Amino acid sequence: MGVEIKVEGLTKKFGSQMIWNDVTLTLPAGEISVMLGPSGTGKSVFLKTLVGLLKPDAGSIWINDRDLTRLREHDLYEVRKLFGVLFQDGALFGSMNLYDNVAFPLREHTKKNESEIKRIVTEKMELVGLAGAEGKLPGEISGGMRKRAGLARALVLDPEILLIDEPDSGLDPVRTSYINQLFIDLNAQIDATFLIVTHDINTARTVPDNIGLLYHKHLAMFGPREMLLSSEEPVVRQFLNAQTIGPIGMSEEKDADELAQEQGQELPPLPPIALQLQTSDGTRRRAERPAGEWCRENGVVPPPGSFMSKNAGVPGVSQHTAHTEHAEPERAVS
Ligand SMILES: Nc1ncnc2c1ncn2[C@@H]1O[C@H](COP(=O)(O)OP(=O)(O)OP(=O)(O)O)[C@@H](O)[C@H]1O
Repeated sequence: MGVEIKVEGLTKKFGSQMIWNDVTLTLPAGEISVMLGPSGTGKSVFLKTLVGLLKPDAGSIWINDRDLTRLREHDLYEVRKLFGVLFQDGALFGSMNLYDNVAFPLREHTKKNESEIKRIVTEKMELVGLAGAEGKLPGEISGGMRKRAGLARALVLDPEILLIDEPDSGLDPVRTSYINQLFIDLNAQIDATFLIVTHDINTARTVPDNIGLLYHKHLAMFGPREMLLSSEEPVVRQFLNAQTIGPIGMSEEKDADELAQEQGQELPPLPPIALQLQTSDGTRRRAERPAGEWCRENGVVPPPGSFMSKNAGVPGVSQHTAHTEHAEPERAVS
């Protein structure tokens, strides 16, 4: 079962360059969260700081009542065992076949014998749909397969927390849909706490339980998916709807002239909130909530047509591949 990660007042600089300041959020145990933000806002730095690869300049990261930022190297090494990390390129060793790549953490960090290792590697390779590809070298397989091999490797130590950096980079929309489905199915099976960094709006709108947005050196918002997808806050609205009108410019913030030019321009209405992606076999994730529940509980009227389809609702954004539906009502909540 996943663990909660509580981030308090986290600040990271490189020299005099502030990356983000005073980030406070809680990644709820066993839930899937997505972190968004324009390029260069420090999303990858945030993942690396969470796993202890980078040291923050201020703030705390609480996991199981221990502050990661205050741990000595030996204790940090122990806490790191809770994490599985999937880096952007899968970070596979090019000279090792997939079997040896996936077995690597088990050989490095455990005393398991080769028959135990074989059982675990085979199980994880099957889980990510790579059974039969054990003998292939990373250079012989597609980008999507490399990501899945990286994911199998991130899973072998049974992590409680899974950090995933841009799983969709370099993948076509269909493969992105498959990997998104895999995350939902995996979350149901292993119940870990997931944090996914992505630029893919379709992923952000349909996969997570929670969404965060880093912008202009701070956390603009973090909360349940329905909260951000119904938000009128200009930065959140612009980013989640992939619009040019709003405070975010080509190179981060727009200047006063650019914003003045936009005055009076009408924003398109918020698109409907799509149904969240569900498990392919119809089992329920522990973190899953009925569609529209957050809006109902918080007195928020979602955009018309919400919770009626699996389409992310943003123009030009592809529809998800089919998957089993639950018996949840698919009516609009108003
Ligand atoms: N080790 C480092 N030393 C110095 N600066 C760094 C280091 N790592 C990252 N940075 C800087 O931190 C900033 C944020 O980088 P990061 O890769 O986290 O952004 P990102 O939001 O993940 O971007 P993208 O969406 O383009 O992947 C960049 O300006 C980058 O150059």
